[in-house]
Formats: sequence, structure tokens, C-alpha cells
Amino acid sequence: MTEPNTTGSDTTKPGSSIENDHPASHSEQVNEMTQAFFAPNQDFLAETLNDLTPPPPANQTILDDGTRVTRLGLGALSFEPKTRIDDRILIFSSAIHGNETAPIEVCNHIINDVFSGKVQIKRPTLFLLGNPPAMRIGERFVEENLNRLFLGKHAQKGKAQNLETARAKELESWVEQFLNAHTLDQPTHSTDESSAPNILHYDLHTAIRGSHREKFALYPYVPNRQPPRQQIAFMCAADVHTVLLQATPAGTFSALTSVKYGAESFTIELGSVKPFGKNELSRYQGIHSLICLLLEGRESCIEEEQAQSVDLFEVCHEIINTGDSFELNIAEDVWNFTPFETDSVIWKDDQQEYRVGKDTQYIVFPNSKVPAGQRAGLMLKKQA
Ligand SMILES: O=C(O)CCC(=O)N[C@@H](CCC(=O)O)C(=O)O
Ligand SMILES: [Zn+2]
Repeated sequence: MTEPNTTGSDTTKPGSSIENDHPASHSEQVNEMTQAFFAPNQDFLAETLNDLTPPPPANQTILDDGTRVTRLGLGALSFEPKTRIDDRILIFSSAIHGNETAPIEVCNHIINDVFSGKVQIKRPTLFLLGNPPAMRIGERFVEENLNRLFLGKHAQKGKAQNLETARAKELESWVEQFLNAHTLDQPTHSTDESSAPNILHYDLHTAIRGSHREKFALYPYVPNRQPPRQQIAFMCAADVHTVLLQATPAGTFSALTSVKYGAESFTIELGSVKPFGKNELSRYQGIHSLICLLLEGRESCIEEEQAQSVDLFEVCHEIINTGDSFELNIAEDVWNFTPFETDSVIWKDDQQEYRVGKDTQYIVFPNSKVPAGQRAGLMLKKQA
């Protein structure tokens, strides 16, 4: 099979129409399609849950509008429109934690709408299901937390290899190949907010416990960077009115795309963990609409004034499980964004303790059960 045409050397400027003439002839494509794309009466999610064996290589189909759809591997679909409207590239990931099902269902609905022609894709787009084996057993992960293994952490010296380390490597390589094939210019961190970033990556999650703020986004740490107004307005369009600014490097999927490719990436927490079929999908209308607007290149209708309705929090302390004597002084069922006042002791071990300073701090993701060396929660300060 011929590789899809790449636009790496194309100098077309954003806003113009970019032809992506697929090199394989139509008859070649039809021949390939005799190899079923999905089993009859199945869709991407059902297919991924039913059969964990990787699909045959270069399993492709062409939609009526000429968009080439490729199953890159298990739980990975790329969409390459015949004509792209600008240089923006989209990545939507879900199921990095297998039991966070609502965003998986949202993405799957959208993918079905793309296949039926209801939604038309105008930009190169990757939809990724992070951890299909964990989805299948309804667990956060099988052997270890996939969202700590990116940026090469899966391959660090002495690191025991397992299902999640292999998956992190695979996801990294799909992202790399896709961005190499479709990036028109070198990614930059623009300080000019009027120039849209080239690559958007929204890594969609739901949280383990209740939250005083149901939906919130985390912006990975990249030195000297603030989220552009446009991105904040996009979050508002997705009903996400709280953004946390990370203060230290991390091995998350959104950190990979921000740090390595200069993407505007967010981890987006959209509600709470529920089994498949138990999600109230009307609560996810905002993210559903935002993704469709981006796919169709219609996001200019999102007013940047909306950015004012966001509360920004800075991570002021990362709680790390320091080992045997570590004690997290927070009840397991405490909600995200619970405030703690001056002098509250948040954690301690036999050598140190962490107390809240003069301003109120808020906790997210408290979890004393993480392995030693891993994050057991984040303390936040609200920006004035
Ligand atoms: O609810 C929880 O305790 C965890 C929810 C979750 O999976 N959060 C992500 C955040 C990733 C980031 O910091 O960008 C995670 O912990 O991986
Ligand atoms: Zn998660």
C-alpha cells in the first residue's frame, strides 16, 4: 500500500485550501476496502472492545467526500481530508484511563457522524483510544498508569516493560508519524495570540471523585508559556470554566504533545467516572460541539470574550508519595477543589510535612494509593 500523500513540503498558508491528493488510485482503494474496515453492524468503539487484536496494516476506507480513514492500529483512527482548510491538525484522545468512559462515548458518536456524512472533516485528525485492554476490564489501567509514561518515560533505564509501556510507545509513534506527515511549518509557541496554533490536542478524561467544579482543564507545563485567549475561549465553549496551570514537567499525554510538538494541549476533566452506558451524555454537549466545530473548521463563531468566564488556578505544590512513612492527611472521598486554610497539614512523612501557607489552597486528585515516587495530589492557588 502506498503511504498517504504528505504535505510536509507544502508552503500553502493557513486559511487557504490545501489539496491532499491521495496517491492510491480509486480502484486500488476499493480493492483494499474488500478487507472489511469494521465488522458488519459494528462501530469503532464496539470493534475495539470486541477484538483486541490489532487490525490488518493500512486498513483504510475512503468516505464520500474523499476523506481517507486509516486504522493505524488498535483504537487509533486517522482522518485525512481530501481538501484541508488550513494548517491546523487535531488530536482527540480518550481512554488513557480505561474506566473514564463518557469522553470515549462522545468521540465514538462523533466518529459515527463522520462515517454517516453528518459531520465533515476538514483537517487532518487523529482519534485515539488510549488503553483498550483497560477499557475492556473497566479499570483505570491494567498494570500501571499510562498517563505517567509519555515523553519517553516508558523507556527509561531499568523501567520494567509491560502492557502500558508498550502502549505509550505505540501512541507516541502514531502521534509522531501523523504530525510529521501533516505539519506544514515548524511548530512554534506564538506569543501573538491572534495567530492560531497549528496543533490542538485535547486529552479527554473524567475524574475519580466528586468535584466542586465539575469540568476543568489542565494546561501542561512548558517554560514561559500561558494559554492563548483563543484556547481559553474554546474551553468555555466546551463548558469548561476552570483551567489549572501546571508548574512542573510531567509524563502525561498532553505534556508529550505540548513539549515535543508545541501543540496547544489540555487534559480535560469532564465529569466523573462511570461504566459504559451509564453516562448522561447531555452533560457532554459542550465538548461534543467544540470537537465538531474544530473538525469542520467552524470555530470562528466562538467569541474570544468568552475567555473572561474562566477561573485560572496555579499548581503551587505537587504532592508526591515519598515512601513508607508518607501519610496523606486528606479523606479519600474529599471532593476536588475542596479549600484548605492556613496551617492545614496536607501530608507528612517521618522527615517533613506540608502546611498550607497564608493563602487558601485547593486540592485536586488526592490519592494516597499511588506508588512511591508518584503524584498523590495537587495543591492549587486561585489566580486573582
Ligand atoms: O480523579 C483523579 O484522581 C485522576 C483523574 C485523572 O486521570 N487526571 C489526570 C490528569 C493529568 C494531568 O495532570 O494533566 C491524571 O492523573 O493522569
Ligand atoms: Zn484520567
